Amino acid sequence: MLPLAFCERMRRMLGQAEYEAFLKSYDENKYQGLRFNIGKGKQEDFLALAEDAFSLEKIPWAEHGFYYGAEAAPGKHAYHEAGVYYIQEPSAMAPAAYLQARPGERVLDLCAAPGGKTTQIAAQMRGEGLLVTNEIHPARARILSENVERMGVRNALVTNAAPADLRRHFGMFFHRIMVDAPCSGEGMFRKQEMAVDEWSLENVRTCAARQDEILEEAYAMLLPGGRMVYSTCTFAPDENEGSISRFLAIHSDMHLVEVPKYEGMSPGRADWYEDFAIRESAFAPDPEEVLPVAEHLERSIRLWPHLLHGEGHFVAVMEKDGACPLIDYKWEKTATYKEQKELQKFAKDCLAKDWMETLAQGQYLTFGEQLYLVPKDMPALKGLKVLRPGLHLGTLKKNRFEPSHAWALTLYKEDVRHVTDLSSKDETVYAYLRGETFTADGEPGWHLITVDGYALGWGKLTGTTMKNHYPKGLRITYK
Ligand SMILES: C[S@@+](CC[C@H](N)C(=O)[O-])C[C@H]1O[C@@H](n2cnc3c(N)ncnc32)[C@H](O)[C@@H]1O
Repeated sequence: MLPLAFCERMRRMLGQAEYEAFLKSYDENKYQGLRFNIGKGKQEDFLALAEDAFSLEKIPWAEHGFYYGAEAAPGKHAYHEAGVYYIQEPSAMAPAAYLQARPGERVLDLCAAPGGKTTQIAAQMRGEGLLVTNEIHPARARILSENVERMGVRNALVTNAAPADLRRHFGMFFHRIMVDAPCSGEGMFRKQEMAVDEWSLENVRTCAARQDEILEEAYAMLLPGGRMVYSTCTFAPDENEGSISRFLAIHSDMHLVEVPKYEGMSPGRADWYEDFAIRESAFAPDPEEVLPVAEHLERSIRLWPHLLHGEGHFVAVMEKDGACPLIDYKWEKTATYKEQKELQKFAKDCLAKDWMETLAQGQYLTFGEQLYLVPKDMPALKGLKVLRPGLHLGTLKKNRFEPSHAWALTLYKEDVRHVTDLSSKDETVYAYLRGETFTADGEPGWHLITVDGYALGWGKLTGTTMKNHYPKGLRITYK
């Protein structure tokens, strides 16, 4: 049951005829999406492999996004565990598509769990530069960290902090910032009943106030010339055109950027904020007071379930005037490859040439026994709650090194000396994912276990027994 006050506002926003089309969308099919992870290989190879398993159709606004058929279950396929794709609501792929992060940049995803946009941004960055991905709630931050690992992201610093703490730590530091704000979730009513139960006008107001605070912190961390994308999954004008208007009213050096809209996308509407703002809110206590309404709100984007194949979303792309300055910043003190004797031994036995070079040029951090390869220009970490400071390479044991699952998921089969490739059509792959040992041939030692060529994890061959090193916490129970 949709909340009455929500329905009434939507009817007035859309007008009776369009409101009926909007309501009808609640009885229609919900579109499901997955995004191919270009970090794992070529899209055309994946499409050829996936042909039988899922019927895929391109999502117009996401370069590697596809709708999949209702009968498909991509979450229960070995490719999912190999991070070959990320299951993501189609409209939710739009914001990061507009962020357009580039390799080598410093990018922040401020409200990042479970990691849909982070993993999309990571793919744009192709492992180069620094992606700081942050989530305020500890349990959600852990899920974010797991998804970063599953998708084989090498250059992410995963943090668990409040936006104000990050701002105090980094200051003005990032070329691009994604603010996928916590919101009243009206756009998810079709998919999540919980969002309906939690909805109230009061909550819309609370969300809007929180968004103002988060945007302020993001602003302080954005470099001149930098781009910020703000998004929500709600229809409430207070949280969309409203948040942008209140923000731009106090930041004259920020502006909305004109970006191409895809078929079915609609412009943001200044009049909706003027007409439907919750007037008694803290922002406009006096009903007669004029609200700050930003210029060019039509440059922002609304995605509607009755106008395109996806749920409700709002996206605004903004940039800061000026050019990015060179800044004097505190960097983390890291170690060199020369100091990593155990890792060198492992590399010699198990890796092909390219990775040897990457390692030789790398910078390293250790946390107890855990060894990390850190992104170039790693910022100082002291005072930050960090879940993952770059790529976890493995554990340093006495005189030996044990490679991590995270590392396995960044590797191609050409990167290692020993590979055991399993077919997705063969039951053995699911035995491996359940944590079972299996019989295999080959040279003794560490093997990268792959499914149709995509890395899944490690195994260690002794004789003809492949010892299973798939992490206990990730073992599947669905097959
Ligand atoms: C819309 S969700 C993010 C979804 C994510 N970007 C993705 O694509 O998978 C918003 C996130 O903001 C977090 N959040 C809640 N309150 C917050 C606050 N005050 N500051 C920053 N983030 C907050 C929530 O825990 C939630 O994970």
